[in-house]
Amino acid sequence: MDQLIIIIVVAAVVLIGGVGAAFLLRGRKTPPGTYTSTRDSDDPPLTSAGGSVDTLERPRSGAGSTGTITDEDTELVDDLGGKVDLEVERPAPVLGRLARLRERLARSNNALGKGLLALLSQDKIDDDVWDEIEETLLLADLGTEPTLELVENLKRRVKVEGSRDPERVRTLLKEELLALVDPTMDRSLADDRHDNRPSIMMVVGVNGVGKTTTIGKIARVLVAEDKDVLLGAADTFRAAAAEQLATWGARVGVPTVKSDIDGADPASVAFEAVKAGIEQEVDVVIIDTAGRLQNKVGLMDELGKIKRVVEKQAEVDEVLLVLDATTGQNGLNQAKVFSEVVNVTGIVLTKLDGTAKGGIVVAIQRQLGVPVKLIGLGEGPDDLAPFDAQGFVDALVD
Ligand SMILES: Nc1nc2c(ncn2[C@@H]2O[C@H](COP(=O)(O)OP(=O)(O)OP(=O)(O)O)[C@@H](O)[C@H]2O)c(=O)[nH]1
Repeated sequence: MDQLIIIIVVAAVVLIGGVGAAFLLRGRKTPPGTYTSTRDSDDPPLTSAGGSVDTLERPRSGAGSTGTITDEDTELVDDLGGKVDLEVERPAPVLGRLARLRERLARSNNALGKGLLALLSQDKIDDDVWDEIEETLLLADLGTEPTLELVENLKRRVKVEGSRDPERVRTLLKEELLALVDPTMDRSLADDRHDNRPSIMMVVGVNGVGKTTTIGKIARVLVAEDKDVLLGAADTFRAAAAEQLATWGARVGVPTVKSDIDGADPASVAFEAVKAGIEQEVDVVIIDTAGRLQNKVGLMDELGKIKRVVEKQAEVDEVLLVLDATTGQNGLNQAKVFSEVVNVTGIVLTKLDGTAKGGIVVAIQRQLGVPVKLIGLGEGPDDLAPFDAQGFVDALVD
């Protein structure tokens, strides 16, 4: 009899152990095959989040790993489970940001303005000098058409005025640059709550341009303006992205809706985030999306789907395309294709602190008719500034 009991107990332990192991493995499953195969070989590897990030995951509840999720499978993370000691920070005020960050913009882009001024202040501006001016502008990624326009206008005005006074030349140059950057564009963010629902923002772009970082920075800007914000981690491709986003949020007391299934359907996560935002009556929901190359048709379709699914509940008020300023003219291609798929309403130009190619602002706005609304000027949490045409030109030329 004793032997029988021992056999039954051993069998039960083996059975429970086996089911448990299978369950754990299932919970760690990477995305469905078709999803990964459409990615690029240089995409970041799909790793399960390590370190403190794991503290965000709640135990799996036995939901399927098909990639389609329900609200059961998403979680609202509004702190880091107490396992990471984070104090809620008070973000820097937005007012005067560009002034604070102007130094950085000037450091990398000032050469453009200084170069142009030096050329324009010469005693004799002959064709060679104009050619050099043209070249300088093209090197700053201003684009051919705006460059020719600026040079033509300057040529005319310098000739008419006949003045070589450096102050006057500086004024002329600033006026012409400002006209190109277009101070009349509406650069305000759609961050006001509607009567019965939050404002919805989606953030899109290719890999590694700074989407997640930018959302973290925007959340801080909104918190500094006393707005209630909720983040949606619809970048379900890069395993650490959701945790990265939740950490940004937690630092300023902003909750994040994320899935605990690796490679979950991003549209479902976005849907759940918007649903939670409506229920919790927040002011703004910001949805992060996975980086995707604009020439990957399947991934661009996926992006369109995310937007359509979200719009079953609420219209998307703002689609921000994040572009890395250091990639120059390639950003133009990206902007064109993303715009066709999700109707981009604003550009965030990141990494302007690391490039002298500020002219890309003009090129992008010209080609898309979409304003640059924000610029990233560093990796720090408050290194994001609203774009201001006058401030931008001043930083280039003064
Ligand atoms: N210098 C500088 N670095 C930046 C800026 N914005 C973002 N970064 C850095 O760019 C890198 C990529 O940022 P992420 O936010 O992870 O980029 P992502 O677009 O979300 O990446 P994927 O999800 O892989 O597509 C990080 O090291 C950021 O700190 C900026 O304005 N200036």
